[in-house]
Amino acid sequence: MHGLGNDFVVIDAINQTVQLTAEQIKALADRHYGIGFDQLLLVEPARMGADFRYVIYNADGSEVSQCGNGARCFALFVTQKGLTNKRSIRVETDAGELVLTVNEEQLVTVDMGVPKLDPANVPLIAKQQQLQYSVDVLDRTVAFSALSMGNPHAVLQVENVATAEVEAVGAALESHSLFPERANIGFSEITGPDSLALRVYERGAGETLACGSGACAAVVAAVRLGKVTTPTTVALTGGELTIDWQGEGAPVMMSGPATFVFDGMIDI
Ligand SMILES: N[C@H](CCC[C@H](N)C(=O)O)C(=O)O
Repeated sequence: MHGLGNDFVVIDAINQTVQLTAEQIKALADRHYGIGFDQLLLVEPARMGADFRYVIYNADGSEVSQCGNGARCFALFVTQKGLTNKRSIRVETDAGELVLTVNEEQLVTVDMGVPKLDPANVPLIAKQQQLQYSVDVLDRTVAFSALSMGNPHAVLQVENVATAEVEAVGAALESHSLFPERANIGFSEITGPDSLALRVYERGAGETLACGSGACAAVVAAVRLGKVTTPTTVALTGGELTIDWQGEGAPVMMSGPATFVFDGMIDI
């Protein structure tokens, strides 16, 4: 499945037992010797009263607590595979509960939860709460906003996403000591009063064609900087998302497509 080109393997772990090691996940993620994906998603039975548990692994085998594009695909998967007949689906993750609403034409809206502006897993922010921070990386000082959508994000404002040094700066910042659990690095270009363009170097996956939680983080950063109003259209390489946020304390709502590509079996 994919969400704007951010691609996933989604596995039903309700009707079968699925236990994968990080090495097995990395091998499956390989686009030449494996299946190939940005993230692997498991549909598991809920443990705390939601409809399902949503488990996410990056291509490098690391387990994480949020994936926005994956949440839309998760919703389409469980409805089309008959695992639920609900249109509004509650899923639990290690970072909290998401509500996935399947609209018409495979358009899904996700309540991504309230952005955390002082995430404990990013000590730099937990005590400072600035609109922007700066850090020396490669041969320059860069300014960035930082927050958590259930996963850590740093968002840089750039003049032109097409020429932004996503690979070099993204890789350097993703594993910078400022981010003990690493981070997703967004490069955001304001393109209008309610629109921005975005590329994301994702933690554990590298640059992807789209990043749902990254789009949410970029809009929160841009709203806090007074650069856009919401709802905001976010143009990613793989397509557009609509992000709505009513300000601090409010959840971020993300709407966009989800697409089946093929069904298969995995022998591991
Ligand atoms: N790479 C992210 C997980 C996937 C996020 C992205 N695919 C999305 O749509 O939100 C992380 O390590 O936090």
